[in-house]
Amino acid sequence: MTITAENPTQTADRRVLSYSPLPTPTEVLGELPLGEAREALVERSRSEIADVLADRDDRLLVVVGPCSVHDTDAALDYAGRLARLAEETAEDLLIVMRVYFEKPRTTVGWKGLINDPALDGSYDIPRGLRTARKLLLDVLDLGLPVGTEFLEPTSPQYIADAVSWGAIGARTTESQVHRQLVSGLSMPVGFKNGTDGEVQVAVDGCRSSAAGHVFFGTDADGRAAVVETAGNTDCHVILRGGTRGPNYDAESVAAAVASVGKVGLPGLVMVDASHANSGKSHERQAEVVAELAERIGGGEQGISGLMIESFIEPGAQSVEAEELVYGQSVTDACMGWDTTADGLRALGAAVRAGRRS
Ligand SMILES: O=C[C@H](O)[C@H](O)COP(=O)(O)O
Ligand SMILES: C=C(OP(=O)(O)O)C(=O)O
Repeated sequence: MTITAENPTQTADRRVLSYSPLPTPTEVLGELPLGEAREALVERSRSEIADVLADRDDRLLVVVGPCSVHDTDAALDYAGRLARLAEETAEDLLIVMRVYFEKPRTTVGWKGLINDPALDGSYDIPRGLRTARKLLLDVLDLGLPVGTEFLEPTSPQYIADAVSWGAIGARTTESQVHRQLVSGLSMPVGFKNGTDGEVQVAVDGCRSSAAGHVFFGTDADGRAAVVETAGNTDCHVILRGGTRGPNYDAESVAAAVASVGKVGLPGLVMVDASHANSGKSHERQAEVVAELAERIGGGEQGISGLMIESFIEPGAQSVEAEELVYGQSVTDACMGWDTTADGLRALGAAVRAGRRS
């Protein structure tokens, strides 16, 4: 290998095959601007979410939608249905659509719409970023706030202005890079417990992100930059179960509430009805939602929100299927629309009953 200005060392990049430039965040935001009406919705919903998470608003936050977006038409179709239900249940539920573009994999697999929008290993990330951003704007136009997982440290620059709630997943909740990222994010963020079920790492994530940090990042023009953040005090814990089993039972919720209380966070947690709390079964997930509704209706305190993986058709299919079923997940199994609508109405009724108990 010859030393040149492009390749100044022979010992680095021995396993890198190529670099290709991305558009800058400024370019992409300029092509697809948020605009005033959507900005108002994002601002208002972020503050409502923060109020629910801090118990200043007695509604239940529900982050509900597909495990991952692979088809924007189907995602928008789903969003239309959810927007109507969000309006119907608005007195009791604060509904945020789960619009997940980045999938953390246990080993390997399709990493989401931003990474590979054509689902075929062509990895057109610039197209993925634009497609993702366009969908966020379209969902906001239906009046629905959006929640997403932040996985790549650089991608939030392209989409975060349109996001009202963020998540850090079980596989990255202990990562300093992600905690630093959250410390600069403008919306409330939930930290999942670890894949082994350990809740303290999520509590530590909230504490770390509440502090200001100085770290490596990129600015809006895509330049490598030193980033200094103020800290994000709107963070909370999400119980998603783990290899030791589910953790949505009343005892686990009470233990998590005690852990967050010890570090001065509001004594509330979000429960993920999917993942290790349902063994990734969409049928089981519906039962978990029903159990939680019953407990909330009975007056159980401590649960500020629920996460539900839901799409139009129940179940899941392989991303490699020759012909994909419209509206069905290509990652984790999701509850179908009819079951979701019933579950959301039951949760709304439970919140009303819980207020009376
Ligand atoms: O929510 C999605 C999945 O549970 C997560 O991305 C891990 O998926 P995998 O175990 O299929 O890789
Ligand atoms: C990957 C996810 O969850 P977890 O991090 O809990 O596995 C998810 O919610 O898409």
